[in-house]
Amino acid sequence: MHLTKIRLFDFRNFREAEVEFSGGLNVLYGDNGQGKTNLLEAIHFLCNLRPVRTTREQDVIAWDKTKAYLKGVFDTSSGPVDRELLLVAGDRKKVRECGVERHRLSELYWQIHAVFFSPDDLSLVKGRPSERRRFLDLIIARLKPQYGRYLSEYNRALFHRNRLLKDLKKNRTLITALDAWDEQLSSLGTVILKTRAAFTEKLFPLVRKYYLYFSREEREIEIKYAGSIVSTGTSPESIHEAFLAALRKSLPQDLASGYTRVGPHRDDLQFLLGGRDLRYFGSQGEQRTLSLSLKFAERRVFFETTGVYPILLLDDAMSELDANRRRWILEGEEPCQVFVTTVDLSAIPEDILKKSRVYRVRAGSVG
Ligand SMILES: Nc1ncnc2c1ncn2[C@@H]1O[C@H](COP(=O)(O)OP(=O)(O)OP(=O)(O)O)[C@@H](O)[C@H]1O
Repeated sequence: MHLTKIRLFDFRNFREAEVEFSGGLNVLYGDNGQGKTNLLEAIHFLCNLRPVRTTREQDVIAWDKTKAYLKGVFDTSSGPVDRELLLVAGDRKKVRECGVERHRLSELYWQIHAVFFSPDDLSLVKGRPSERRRFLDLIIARLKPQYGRYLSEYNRALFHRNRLLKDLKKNRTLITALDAWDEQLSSLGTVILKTRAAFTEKLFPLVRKYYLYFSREEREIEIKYAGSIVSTGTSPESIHEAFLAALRKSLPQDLASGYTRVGPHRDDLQFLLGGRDLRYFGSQGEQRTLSLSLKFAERRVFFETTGVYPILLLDDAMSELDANRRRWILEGEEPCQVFVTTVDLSAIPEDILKKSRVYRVRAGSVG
């Protein structure tokens, strides 16, 4: 699967542009602030149906406009697919595929996907646990849309339980309502924990493999799912029981803080190198290598599940990598379409540059 053509109207600093791409390596170069990342973001938005640098979709509409429009033509195993995206200020985004408006976006998830990597992904390692949970949840929900539905129901139950915890400070008789929310939270939470466990079983070995490759180290990285529910067994019943027990145990602290302190919404991923937590003790280089490995593992797991290689979007990543790693990534031992941005073409080996399509991005136009 690859993107053959894109059209943009009033998307970030692009007024109007149409660009054709190669199915291999595409290099976008230009000075700072010209629109290279915006173009990657447009590709990401078309593929994954969500923007990448913001959670507010409408941020991508050009500042002085009220609408933005994107159209991409993809070459897929079932033939060409064209996808359009319309964003109107104050309205829901509209997605059309092959001319038909689509309402159930989760049905579009499997065929077209992009993985975006930028230096900001360091926050996957150094940032808050919520960033790592979000990383996991977004991939799982994409591969298993029903997971996304369980997650929203879980968050709704969590919201109600937390509100009840606060209300209980004023009115103790409400305590009778707690059991029902505990039951809901632990049932939904069990599904989330089971699904995350099955997914991390596939993801973690891949992260370890890429880390070893990118770092060229002998030392393996150790990855743990740091969960707040400790169950003696892996059956749904034992997780459910452990969840209920953990909720009961943390009730005094939950009541004091007005917040549910156990459950998948509190869990984290832990990365250890030589037994030490990379988040606190890793060098900048080790942390960067890990964030890159997480993204490559995402790409691979997507391929292993769907049989389709996602498009790889590398923003400003060349400066992060030494010559060997640049070559490995750009030469594409794993066949897929790659977009890479750079301010400096000399960051890309000349023989690779010769085989790629090079685009100059200047003030929201592409040449
Ligand atoms: N909604 C928007 N409307 C108009 N312009 C925007 C919008 N959002 C961002 N911009 C502008 O787009 C310009 C290009 O940003 P972009 O991040 O794509 O640059 P870049 O070429 O990747 O630069 P760098 O090499 O510094 O990363 C910036 O000047 C930014 O202020």
